[in-house]
Amino acid sequence: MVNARAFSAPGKALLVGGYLVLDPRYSSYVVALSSRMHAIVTEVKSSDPEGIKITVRSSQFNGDEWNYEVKGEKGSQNFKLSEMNDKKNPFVEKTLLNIFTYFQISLSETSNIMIDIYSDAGYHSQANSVVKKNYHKEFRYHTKSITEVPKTGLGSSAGLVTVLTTALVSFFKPNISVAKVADLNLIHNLAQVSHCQAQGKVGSGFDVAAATFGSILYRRFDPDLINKLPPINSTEYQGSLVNLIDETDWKITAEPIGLPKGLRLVMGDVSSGSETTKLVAKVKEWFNKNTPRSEEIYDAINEGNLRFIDGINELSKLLEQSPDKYEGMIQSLEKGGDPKSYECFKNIMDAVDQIRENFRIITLESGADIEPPVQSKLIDDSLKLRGVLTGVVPGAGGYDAISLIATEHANLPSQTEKDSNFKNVTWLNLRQENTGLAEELPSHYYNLE
Ligand SMILES: Nc1ncnc2c1ncn2[C@@H]1O[C@H](COP(=O)(O)OP(=O)(O)OP(=O)(O)O)[C@@H](O)[C@H]1O
Ligand SMILES: C[C@@](O)(CCOP(=O)(O)O)CC(=O)O
Repeated sequence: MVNARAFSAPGKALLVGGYLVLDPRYSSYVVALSSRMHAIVTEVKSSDPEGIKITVRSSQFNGDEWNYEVKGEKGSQNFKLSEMNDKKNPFVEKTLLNIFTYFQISLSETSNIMIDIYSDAGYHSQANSVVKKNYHKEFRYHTKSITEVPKTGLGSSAGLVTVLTTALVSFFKPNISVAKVADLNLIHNLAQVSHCQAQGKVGSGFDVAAATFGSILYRRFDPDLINKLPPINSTEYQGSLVNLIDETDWKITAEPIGLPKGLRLVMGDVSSGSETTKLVAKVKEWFNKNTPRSEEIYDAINEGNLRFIDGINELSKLLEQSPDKYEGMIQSLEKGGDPKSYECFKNIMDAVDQIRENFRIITLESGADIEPPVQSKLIDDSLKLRGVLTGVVPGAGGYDAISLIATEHANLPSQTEKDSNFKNVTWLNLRQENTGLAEELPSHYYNLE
């Protein structure tokens, strides 16, 4: 029997908390999505006493494959990792480097490793792709390499690093379980470090946290935890990494959350794309130049964020305590009734108005197109559709996508197909799904045709 294990991790949408989440004082609401990244790790017996080979295959992307060789002394930290064909994937490379450093692997006693990566359709534009499937899974195969296929912004790199880290941890520490909090923390910490290093910056990490823990109320770690690590090729790195992963309290908050039954998240891809780093740089510059007023604007957004979170919790309570009343409200929303006539709905809508209003001020003043007028119009048009409660530009905003909260049965594609206001929108075929990392059956990925 082949020694293999498989795992999957979800994509994300940062519904409220964009920009503020970069500061550990603020909480954000992160939704995990049904589009998932998958990794199947297989042991390949080897007789080479000097080193081990690791192949990472992403066959959906024009047969992309990275072939690494790790060489070094037994149990040594002076190992050398190289890609044999000079092919680059910084996310894979940094993940491997950190795993090998953390586990102090005895290279002469380890088998070769084969890892197959699969990503669900939602992460990438589906143009020029064909479906291959088996009874359990289906994936889209593209004619281009991973770096050339347009992304939808669900956090493919965070999903990749998290699931690859999990697969490798399971290889070197076979008793790990995605049901154990300590194991999730280990995976989360390792994946955050690798992801930040591969990105060349320390973001808020909400994407790796959602890939690990699922839908969460998130508060970030102190960026200095990663900024203060010694250089990855220095002799002090191994000790500092182990200390950071095992001995340090990262003080993140990752409390499970979810939308109440009857409501769901809908993502509309606008696919013109925005560059998050440029937006973040402009907002930072604006913030620093405009204190204390910029702080007041952040506080007003934070108040809106907290009111939104409270509003969703109130709805969940209502569903529990008065299910008939809740069901009536959902029915009314679905039929196009005025949601503001219900206090619980009104609170959520007002909270989102407060957030959007303030982001429009930042957009105007900073030159960072967080909620530019075309996106405002698109959200406002969406609010007129039957079944839509509220809507935002998720994450860093810009021209990537819009996120709506709508009733379970609201059919947005049919309501908008002939409407020119929505001609640039593709409603993505995905849902909120609260589960973070999951273990899968390797056989479910075999024989895709
Ligand atoms: N299926 C995959 N197989 C191999 N590498 C992948 C895969 N998906 C993503 N990657 C790696 O992640 C990179 C894309 O990461 P990037 O951070 O630019 O996008 P993203 O995480 O999808 O976007 P966002 O953070 O805006 O949601 C790719 O260039 C590749 O290196
Ligand atoms: C602007 C920011 O808060 C969110 C970026 O989110 P997204 O990649 O646009 O989903 C940056 C971050 O959290 O790292």
